[in-house]
Amino acid sequence: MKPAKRDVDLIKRLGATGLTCDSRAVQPGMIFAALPGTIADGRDYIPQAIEKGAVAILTLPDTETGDTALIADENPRLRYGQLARAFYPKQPQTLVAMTGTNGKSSTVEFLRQIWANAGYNAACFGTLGVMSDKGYAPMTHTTPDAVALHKTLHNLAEQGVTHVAMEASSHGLVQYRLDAVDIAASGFSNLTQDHFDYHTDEADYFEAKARLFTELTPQQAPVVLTVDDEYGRELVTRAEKRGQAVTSIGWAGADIRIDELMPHAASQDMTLVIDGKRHQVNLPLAGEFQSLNAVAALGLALQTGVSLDDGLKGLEALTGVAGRLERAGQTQHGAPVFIDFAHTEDGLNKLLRSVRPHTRGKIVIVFGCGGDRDPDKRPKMGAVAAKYADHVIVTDDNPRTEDAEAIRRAVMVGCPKAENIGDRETAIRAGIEKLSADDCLVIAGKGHESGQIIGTRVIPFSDVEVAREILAEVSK
Ligand SMILES: CC(=O)N[C@H]1[C@@H](OP(=O)(O)OP(=O)(O)OC[C@H]2O[C@@H](n3ccc(=O)[nH]c3=O)[C@H](O)[C@@H]2O)O[C@H](CO)[C@@H](O)[C@@H]1O[C@H](C)C(=O)N[C@@H](C)C(=O)N[C@H](CCC(=O)O)C(=O)O
Ligand SMILES: Nc1ncnc2c1ncn2[C@@H]1O[C@H](COP(=O)(O)OP(=O)(O)OP(=O)(O)O)[C@@H](O)[C@H]1O
Ligand SMILES: N[C@H](CCC[C@H](N)C(=O)O)C(=O)O
Ligand SMILES: [Mg+2]
Repeated sequence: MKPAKRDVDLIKRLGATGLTCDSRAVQPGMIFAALPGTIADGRDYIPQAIEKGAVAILTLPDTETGDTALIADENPRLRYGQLARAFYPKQPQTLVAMTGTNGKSSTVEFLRQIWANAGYNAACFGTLGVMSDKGYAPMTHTTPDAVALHKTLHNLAEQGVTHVAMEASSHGLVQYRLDAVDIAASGFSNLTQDHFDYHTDEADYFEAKARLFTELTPQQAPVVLTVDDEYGRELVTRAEKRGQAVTSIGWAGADIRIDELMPHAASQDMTLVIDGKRHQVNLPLAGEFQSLNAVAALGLALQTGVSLDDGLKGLEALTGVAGRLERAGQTQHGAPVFIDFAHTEDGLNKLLRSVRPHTRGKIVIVFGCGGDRDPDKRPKMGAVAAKYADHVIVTDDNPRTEDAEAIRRAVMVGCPKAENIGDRETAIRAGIEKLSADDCLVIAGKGHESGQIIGTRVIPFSDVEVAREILAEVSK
């Protein structure tokens, strides 16, 4: 698909130099998209954008824009994405989009590694930023705003990248951030509770994710679906109805099935049944959830030009993703400290159950819940921590504009016996001090993050660095 001719012509006619939906970023010659939002209404900023030199305003019909050209559209967010594509028309030829509640960042990074191993010039982007063989660049969103998204794809294509895997968040899908990309294949991991601050309920959240498959992925493009939950199975039904090629994967997968996992200290032997044939793979990563993500990446790789042989070799060469069951170090008695990004009930459940087979002693967990995010998941995360860990320390994780103490109390409804230590560094220290030789500490919720968001300020904070400093200190 090329950018729509009407949009290319429109940009030419206006002599427009750029596009933004933030009046504060308008520069002379740009088109300002005035979008009604969740907190503000972009239409209130039209005068400000015109004053700064906007040449046209994209917004709903019948909006007053004075002498400035009006690009009227019943769905201005969708048109914003289409115009962004017209400004940044290039796109790597093979683009894969991955959705699901948990596992997106891990899967796109694993897929990038498998492609690179098979000799493709590959990249991926999402929560962790953009990763290509040229290195790393940060990004603000899991699925960036349409302009940032198309600019990223355009630049990657210019760099010679042919294969890109990206994360599709439910916010991104609802807000049409990725409607103007050409998808070659798409994938689904799972759907469990998250973001109920934004979506009305689980059905609404699912429909947001389902858009990727039923509206954005072309009918002739394959889909790779994990069928271990009812949502994955529902997507299979919908895809088959559209006549799409489905690769069904997971413990219950029909095309790639995980038959058995044998955990070792820092790796696992996977027995996979692929199209009816058994294969043994030594995955150099620990944790059941990592094997599910590795299999999703394999399924997508096989649908985008990688041979089975190269795909399996790629799995055996995978390196872990920052902040996903990352080993920060160990105490002088050998008790490991892991950093993980689990920030949902299911994520914590999978994380703690992944660590259990590797731990002879007790599991200590330090975690919290983010402010200005789904409050309903707090006691549920508390309960799952109390169920699967032996000692729970509840601490702060990006309280944002909420009262941090109140968030911790809400978590502790699910784990009343937990220790309550607001300051994250103090909590991590307390966790490390609890460890005996056969124990393990899991610090969850922040993963790769480099800051603690308090109010609207970001205070530098890295779980990995703090844990390493304390480990070095206590082993002196
Ligand atoms: C809830 C949400 O997704 N909000 C995103 C959305 O904002 P919005 O349209 O609702 O913005 P708003 O603040 O109500 O303002 C409306 C419009 O007025 C404009 N405005 C506002 C003020 C001003 O002075 N001038 C101006 O023009 C804004 O730019 C916006 O276009 O569109 C904005 C522009 O693209 C995003 O920056 C913003 O992300 C906010 C900051 C955010 O925190 N989003 C998170 C929740 C998010 O998107 N997360 C997902 C992943 C989550 C996950 O899977 O775990 C992600 O993909 O990152
Ligand atoms: N397949 C999975 N099933 C359940 N939990 C998982 C799975 N994969 C990862 N997790 C848990 O979720 C955490 C986040 O993983 P990852 O960053 O890959 O997910 P994500 O979908 O990108 O998250 P986000 O929505 O924040 O972008 C991991 O640290 C782990 O605890
Ligand atoms: N993408 C997720 C990440 C949550 C990470 C956790 N540290 C938090 O701040 O809640 C979100 O924005 O909801
Ligand atoms: Mg992510």
